[in-house]
Amino acid sequence: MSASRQGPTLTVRGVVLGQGRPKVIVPLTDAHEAGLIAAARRIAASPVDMVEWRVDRFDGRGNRERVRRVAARLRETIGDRPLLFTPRTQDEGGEWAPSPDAYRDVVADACAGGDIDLVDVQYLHPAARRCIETAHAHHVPVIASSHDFQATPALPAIMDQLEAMQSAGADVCKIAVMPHKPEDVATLLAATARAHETARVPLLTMSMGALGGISRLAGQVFGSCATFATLGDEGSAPGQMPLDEVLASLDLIGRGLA
Ligand SMILES: O=C1C[C@@](O)(C(=O)O)C[C@@H](O)[C@@H]1O
Repeated sequence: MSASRQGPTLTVRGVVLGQGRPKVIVPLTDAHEAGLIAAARRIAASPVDMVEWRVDRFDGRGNRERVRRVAARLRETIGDRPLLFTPRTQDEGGEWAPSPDAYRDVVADACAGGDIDLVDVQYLHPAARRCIETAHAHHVPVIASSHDFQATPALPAIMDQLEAMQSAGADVCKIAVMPHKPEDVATLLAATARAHETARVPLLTMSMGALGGISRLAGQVFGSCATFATLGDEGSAPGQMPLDEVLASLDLIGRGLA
């Protein structure tokens, strides 16, 4: 028996987001090309479902040629796994503070390059609308995202954000929030379950830090289509857990649900 409604799905390179167990995404966070390719090789030999390149951490992020070359090399290295391109800005937990035009350019270049399968666009960014339009013009689906590293908004505010992302043209809506008490984790999970009842696109939500760990494992119960895990490094956000343990937990929790 399914715990909740069968929600909307998005298929990327044969990976169906929103169906079955949450898909596991491993972020590539190295600053250097050689380190990125080495990590991509480890990923290629693992059961990871999807790969995220956190391009904000790349030392060549402002250089179009270098970004293009690394995207092409990553594409080749990870084989048929979907590649998510994420230029996270400083105000949402990243390591880059580009001008709105630079943000739009890096998204547009990546989408035009043909090596990425999904792009993360922070829906509150001043260039968000232009980025979403450009991505769609290149047939690249958009994960609209929002990150609160300080706190967990109230349940209606989280639901409003998810709705605003859908209205903005998101193909997946992603929210990451910081809990300070167990109730905050419950709030994120309840908002996810509530939004999932009527969502028009798959949702991807998480409560960060050690307290929020359970939210990274329970997507199939509450309606989150994917989760981020680590493979041999410290990951890209607080609370991410090792890939093999995440996969085992997802199987355990999902047993009998699918
Ligand atoms: O948006 C997210 C989610 C995340 O912040 C997390 O908490 O796992 C990790 C980021 O790399 C990713 O872009």
